[in-house]
Parts: sequence; structure tokens; C-alpha cells
Amino acid sequence: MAIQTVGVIGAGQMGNGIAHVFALSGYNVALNDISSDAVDRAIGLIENNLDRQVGRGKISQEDRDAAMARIAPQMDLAALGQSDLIIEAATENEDVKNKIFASLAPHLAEHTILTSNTSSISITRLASRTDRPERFMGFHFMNPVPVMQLVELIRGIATDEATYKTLADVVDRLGKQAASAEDFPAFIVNRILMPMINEAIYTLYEGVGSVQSIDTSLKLGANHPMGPLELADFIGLDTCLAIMNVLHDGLADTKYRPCPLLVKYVEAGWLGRKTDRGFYDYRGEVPVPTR
Ligand SMILES: CC(=O)CC(=O)SCCNC(=O)CCNC(=O)[C@H](O)C(C)(C)COP(=O)(O)OP(=O)(O)OC[C@H]1O[C@@H](n2cnc3c(N)ncnc32)[C@H](O)[C@@H]1OP(=O)(O)O
Ligand SMILES: NC(=O)C1=CN([C@@H]2O[C@H](COP(=O)(O)OP(=O)(O)OC[C@H]3O[C@@H](n4cnc5c(N)ncnc54)[C@H](OP(=O)(O)O)[C@@H]3O)[C@@H](O)[C@H]2O)C=CC1
Repeated sequence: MAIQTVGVIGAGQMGNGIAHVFALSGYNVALNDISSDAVDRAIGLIENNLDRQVGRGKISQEDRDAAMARIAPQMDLAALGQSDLIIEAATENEDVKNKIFASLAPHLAEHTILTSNTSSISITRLASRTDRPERFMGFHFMNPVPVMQLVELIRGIATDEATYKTLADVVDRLGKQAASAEDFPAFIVNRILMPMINEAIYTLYEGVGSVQSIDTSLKLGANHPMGPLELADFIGLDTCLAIMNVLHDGLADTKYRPCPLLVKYVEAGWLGRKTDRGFYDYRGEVPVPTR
């Protein structure tokens, strides 16, 4: 099936990046969130990011204008139901995601493909609560979406071949690269990345190194583009904790125990860049370590 219209639910850092790349590739995008402020912020960010791409000669002004014209804010979730493809990119919480899919159910067109950008939650379980597990898939973009090449494709137990093929074609049209992952907790990228980030937080918790020395070590000693604590702040500490909890619960192995310091930061509401404070404080000119 050829996808033309896309509904994106959740206009946070992933939702804005997903809307950006789909619009730039010629898809019509309806962008939804429970908060109209979040949608307004996302549209502003997309404009800035497209402008930067124009400034660096990556895209033309015409491409930028056409992409912006293809993005429509849509506060009515029901109106997304007629889209060819829906990408749920709301908060990493299974209840939130189930409620979104339940609210959408009465409004869906027969052919609509449902996907979730979840970082960790079982696709089979999310799909089983909908009326179309065969047309449901994990569609996992990486942050920042306009820059990162990979999209993980995760089939639930019931996902049909036509759905998989349609999404693989979409990834091609976006100019990105797909990797298939089986439906186990946190799939591939986060199964490997998140325990490393959690271990970096344990390294801080146990006093082995400071925020600065841990990040410098991995940047200069292992050539990572960002240190693990900087990356955790970039992803969002609430999302990191949610992923560790899914790994811990789903694989029942203590090696996935979330670091108590990560829990404390989330309890404080210090969620990283999105709240201006996490392992770094971003409120000044330059980020300052908080430990
Ligand atoms: C949690 C999950 O479920 C899965 C995940 O996503 S895990 C997270 C995966 N992501 C990562 O690991 C990111 C690691 N970090 C990086 O790769 C790099 O630090 C980075 C690409 C984010 C920034 O790179 P940098 O060299 O420090 O910065 P900079 O030169 O300013 O940016 C490089 C490019 O990215 C663009 N960019 C940077 N941040 C951006 C953002 N938030 N949105 C859009 N574009 C962005 C810049 O415009 C620039 O584009 P051009 O090459 O077209 O000029
Ligand atoms: N951060 C990352 O690096 C990556 C995240 N992901 C996944 O993408 C998803 C989104 O993450 P991210 O963008 O970082 O999160 P954010 O916290 O930046 O954004 C989530 C957005 O979803 C909104 N939201 C919450 N509930 C609903 C709802 N019922 N209907 C519509 N919108 C809702 C939130 O609104 P409010 O703030 O008002 O609650 C917020 O605007 C998660 O599943 C996450 O695991 C995947 C890859 C990378």
C-alpha cells in the first residue's frame, strides 16, 4: 500500500523530528498532542531545524516551505483516524499508549496501519489490545530523528508481511536505513545502549568518577559523540528509567536494575534537557554538571 497521509501522536522531541522527516519526504502529516502548547512548540522547532538545513545548504528554501505546508496541527485525535499510517510517539508508558489506541479505535479507517515509536514496550502486547494486530508494528526512530539514519522495525507476533513491507518502503523513501528486531524488551538498540547508560549512572553513584570525568572518558576514550550522561539527559531521564524498568521486569535479571540515582533524578523532576536539569544544569550559558 502506498502511504500518503501520516498521523503523529505526541509532539515531544521524537514527534517533532518524525513530523519533520515525513513532511520533507512528501508525506502529509497531522501532528497531535494532549497539549496544544506542545504542538505549537514542535512546529516552532521544526521551522528552526528546517531553517538550519536551508542555512547549511542541505535543502532548498522551496523544500522547506513545501515541508512546512504539509504539516497540520490536529488537536482532535479522532481526525487522525483516516490517515494511512499512524505513528504513536507519546510518553513511554504502556497505559498512556493503550489509552491512545483505544481512543483512536472507533475512528480508524479499515486500511490504517498503526505503529508505535516505543523504545522498549512489547509490540505484541500493545497490538493485542487493538482491533488490528496484523496491521500493527514497532516503528522505532532514533533521536535526533532528522540526523540519525536508523529505524528499527519490530514485528509483533501477528504482524503481516504486507505491513512490514509497507513500512520498509517508507523507511527507504525517508532515505533512512531499516534494521529488523525481534519483539523482546527494548529490542536491539536500547537492549545494548540503555544498560551502558545505567552502568554510567552506577559509576557516578558509586563515586568512581564525576559527571565530567565519566563523559570525557567515553567521548575521548571510546570515541562516542556524546558521553553517556550527556546522552541520558538528551534522551530524557524519565524515558531511560522507563526502558530500564521494562528490561528489568521483562527479562527478570538483576543486571537490569535501574540505578537508584536515576530513580532519584526522575523523582526530582530533573529529566534532562527537556526540563533544563538532569546530570547537567542547562539554565546558564554552558551546561554545568549537577554532581
Ligand atoms: C532512546 C531510544 O529509544 C533510542 C535513541 O534514540 S538512543 C539515542 C541515539 N542518539 C545518539 O546516540 C546521538 C548521539 N549524539 C550524536 O550523534 C551527536 O552528538 C549529534 C548528531 C546529536 C550532534 O552532533 P554534533 O556534531 O555534536 O553537533 P552538530 O555539528 O551541531 O550537529 C550535527 C548535525 O546534526 C544536526 N542536529 C543536531 N542536533 C539536532 C536536533 N536536535 N534536531 C535536528 N538536527 C540536529 C545539526 O544541524 C547538524 O546537521 P548538518 O550535519 O546537516 O549540518
Ligand atoms: N527520547 C528519545 O531519545 C527517544 C524516545 N523514543 C520514544 O518515543 C516516545 C516519545 O518520547 P519523547 O518524544 O522523547 O518524549 P517527550 O516527553 O519529549 O514527548 C512526549 C509527548 O507526548 C505527549 N503525550 C503524553 N500523553 C499523550 C496523549 N495521551 N496523547 C498525545 N500526546 C501525549 C506529552 O505531553 P505532556 O508533556 O503534556 O505529557 C509530550 O508532549 C516514547 O515512547 C519514547 O520511548 C524513541 C526513540 C528515542
